[in-house]
Amino acid sequence: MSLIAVNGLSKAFDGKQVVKDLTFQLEPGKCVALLGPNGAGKTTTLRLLAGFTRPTEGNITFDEQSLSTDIRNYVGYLPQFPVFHNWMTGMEFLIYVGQLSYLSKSEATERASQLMDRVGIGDAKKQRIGKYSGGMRQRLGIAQALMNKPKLIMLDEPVSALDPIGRREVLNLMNELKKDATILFSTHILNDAEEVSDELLLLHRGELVEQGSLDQLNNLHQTGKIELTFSDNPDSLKEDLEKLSTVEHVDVHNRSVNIITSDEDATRKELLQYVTAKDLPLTKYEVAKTTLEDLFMKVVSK
Ligand SMILES: Nc1ncnc2c1ncn2[C@@H]1O[C@H](COP(=O)(O)OP(=O)(O)OP(=O)(O)O)[C@@H](O)[C@H]1O
Repeated sequence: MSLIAVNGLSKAFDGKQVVKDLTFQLEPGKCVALLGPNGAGKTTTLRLLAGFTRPTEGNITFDEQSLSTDIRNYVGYLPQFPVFHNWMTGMEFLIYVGQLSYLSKSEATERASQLMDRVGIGDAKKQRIGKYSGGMRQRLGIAQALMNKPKLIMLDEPVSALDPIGRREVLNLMNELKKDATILFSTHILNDAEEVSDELLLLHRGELVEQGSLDQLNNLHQTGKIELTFSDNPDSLKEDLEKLSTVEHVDVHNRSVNIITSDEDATRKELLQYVTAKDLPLTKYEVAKTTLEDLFMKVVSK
């Protein structure tokens, strides 16, 4: 049985649809990445699931109950830009959040203390939040989302604003939290999605364009990929390569070129003819496997 079933979910602001007809399910115990470029509709989707905004169409059920019930016992939410009262200590803040979730003062105090230890900021219980680093604030935000022992934790871009150390800390924490609850987190960073998620929901312009495990998506979309390196990047290379009949997608980064092809053999022949005809300084030709980044770029550039 799924923990959440989303059916035909749409949201429009002033007549403009920003989330379009999403249908998906989240199974208990999974960590799912909601992946998409800026403006794809990730935050809006999470806000719909958290009950902060109402859908224009469609419905969401948690444990087979509709969203119209009080869902505070089901979800924990970390917004993309969490706001803290800097003058409060971490403990004070969590106790305050716990009481908002109907915990008694003593229950909230006990839970707050456990959670600060759990997310690795136990030493800062009595420190004012204004003194916390970015990584510590994000850990506190995650602790806040866990106060009501939710079945589902939703984290909106939990690591995007962090430096590499903070990012590593929070990704490690997410890997640990997978044992306790279902996690849905949004990101536009492919490595993060690959590193911690069991499944991916790929969102583009408000639509769910792909969904499945990393292996499923890789197998489903595995196509030929050719990597070329030139000693000098010729003019109009991208435009010329895109004209070759079997080439599906071309990315040029300085002197390296990635080509996605529907027919590796045919593309090789076309490419070598093109390189010879133009007398281009090709220094490397390699056949590679497509990655999640290739799939993402292909979908997003369509
Ligand atoms: N309250 C609102 N009123 C009007 N338009 C909105 C509102 N909230 C979001 N939008 C629009 O909906 C679209 C999707 O925004 P959303 O924040 O959900 O995307 P996102 O994928 O989270 O983007 P980002 O990665 O940049 O945070 C954007 O075009 C945004 O301007």
